[in-house]
Amino acid sequence: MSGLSSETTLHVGGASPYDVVIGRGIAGKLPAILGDKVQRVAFLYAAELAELAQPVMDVLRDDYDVLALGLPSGEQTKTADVIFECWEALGEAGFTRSDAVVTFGGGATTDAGGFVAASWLRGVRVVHVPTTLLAMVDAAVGGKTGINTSAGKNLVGAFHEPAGVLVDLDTLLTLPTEELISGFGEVVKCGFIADPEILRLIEADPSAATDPTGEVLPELVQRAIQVKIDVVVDDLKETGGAGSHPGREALNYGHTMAHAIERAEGFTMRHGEAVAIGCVFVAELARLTGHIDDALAARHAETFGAVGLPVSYDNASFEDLLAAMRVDKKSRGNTLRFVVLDEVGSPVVLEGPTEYQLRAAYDVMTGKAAS
Ligand SMILES: NC(=O)c1ccc[n+]([C@@H]2O[C@H](COP(=O)([O-])OP(=O)(O)OC[C@H]3O[C@@H](n4cnc5c(N)ncnc54)[C@H](O)[C@@H]3O)[C@@H](O)[C@H]2O)c1
Ligand SMILES: O=C(O)C(=O)C[C@@H](O)[C@H](O)[C@H](O)COP(=O)(O)O
Ligand SMILES: [Zn+2]
Repeated sequence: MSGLSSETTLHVGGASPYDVVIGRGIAGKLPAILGDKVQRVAFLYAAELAELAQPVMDVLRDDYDVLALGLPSGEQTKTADVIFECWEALGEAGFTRSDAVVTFGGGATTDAGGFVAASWLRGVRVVHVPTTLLAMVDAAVGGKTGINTSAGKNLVGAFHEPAGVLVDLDTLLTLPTEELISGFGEVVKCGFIADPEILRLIEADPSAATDPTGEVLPELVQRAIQVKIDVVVDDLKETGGAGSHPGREALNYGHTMAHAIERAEGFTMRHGEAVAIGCVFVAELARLTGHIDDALAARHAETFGAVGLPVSYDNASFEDLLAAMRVDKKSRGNTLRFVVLDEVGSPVVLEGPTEYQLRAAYDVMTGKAAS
C-alpha cells in the first residue's frame, strides 16, 4: 500500500467481527459503522479536541440524538471519577441498550470511553475514532479498555470489542510531533514482534517514516494494525497462544517495564516513550538470558532512537520499578513473566528471570552500564 489515496478496510474476525476503516476525511462513514438500530449516541471526546471533533459531531447530529461529553485529556481521563461522571450522565439521559458510544481522541480517551461502553448496562455498542497514531495502531483495536489506579496502569478494565474503528489519517495533521513519535513506540514494537518490513521501512528512512503527510506512514499504520488484528483474533482475552507463541501477551512486549516507569512518573510520561525504553530493557534481558544476540539487542536502541524515542531511563530506583512490575497482569503470584524475542517476529515468554539478571538489564537501561 502506498500513500493510501483511497480507503482501506481491515477486517477483524472472531465472535464479534468488525471492520477498521482507514482513509482520509472519512467522518461521513460513521453512521454506516454504527448501524441503523442505534437511536442515541454518547459522543465521548477529548475536550481539548473540540474543534477537531466538530465535523464528526455534525455527522452524528444529522442521524442521532447526541449526548456530547468532553473528557479530560491524557491519563487524567483514565480515572474512576471520570468514569463515574460518564455513568451519571448516561443515567440522566436514560441511555438504553439500543444506544451507542462513540469515542474520539487518543488512546486514553478510547480506553476510558471504551470502558464506559463496556460497563454501562454491562456493555453497549462502541465505535472508536482514534486521533493519535498510537490509538490508531493499537488502543482502538482489539477491545482492551480500562483505567489506572494508584498501584499501576490499566489495573481496572474489561475486554469489550468495538463495533467498528474509523481511522481518519487527516487527524494526524494536527497531532503534536512528540505525540506522533510516541505512537512509533507501538509501531516499532509491532515490527520487532511480528513484521520485519515495519523495521525495514523505518530504518531505511526514519524522517520519511515519521512524516504525517508522506507515503510511508499510511503503510506503517496499516501494517501495525494488521499485526494487532492477527494477534487478537487468535487470543482475544489473553489466555495464551499456540505452541510457544505468547498469544495476545506478545503485544505486551516492553510493557512490563514501561508500565512500571509510567507509574514511577505519576502517569505523566507518554506511553509510547515508556514502551520504547521498556523494549530496550527487555531486549537486554533477552540478551542476558541467551535468547537474542548482541546485534538484535543493539538494534532495539538504534531503531527506537532513530525516530526520536528515548532509549534510556534513570529516574527511578531498581527496587521501585521491580515492585511496580510485580503487579503487571502477566505476573503469576510472585513470578514475573516477560515477553522476549528469540528473533525478530518470534516472541516467547521468559518466566522468572533472576534478580541479578533484572538488575543487570536495569543498569543498561539507565545508561550506566554497557550492554
Ligand atoms: N487498549 C489498548 O489496547 C491500548 C493500547 C496501547 C495504548 N493504550 C493506552 O493509550 C494511552 C496513550 O494514548 P495516546 O498516546 O494516544 O495518548 P493520549 O490519549 O493521552 O493523547 C495524547 C495527547 O494528544 C492529544 N491529541 C489526541 N489527538 C490529537 C490530534 N489529532 N491533534 C492534536 N492533539 C491530539 C490528546 O488530547 C492528548 O493531550 C495510554 O493510556 C495507554 O495505556 C491502550
Ligand atoms: O492489546 C494488547 O493486548 C496490548 O498489550 C497492547 C498494549 O500496547 C497496550 O498498552 C495495552 O493497554 C497494555 O495492556 P495491559 O493489559 O498490560 O494493561
Ligand atoms: Zn502499549
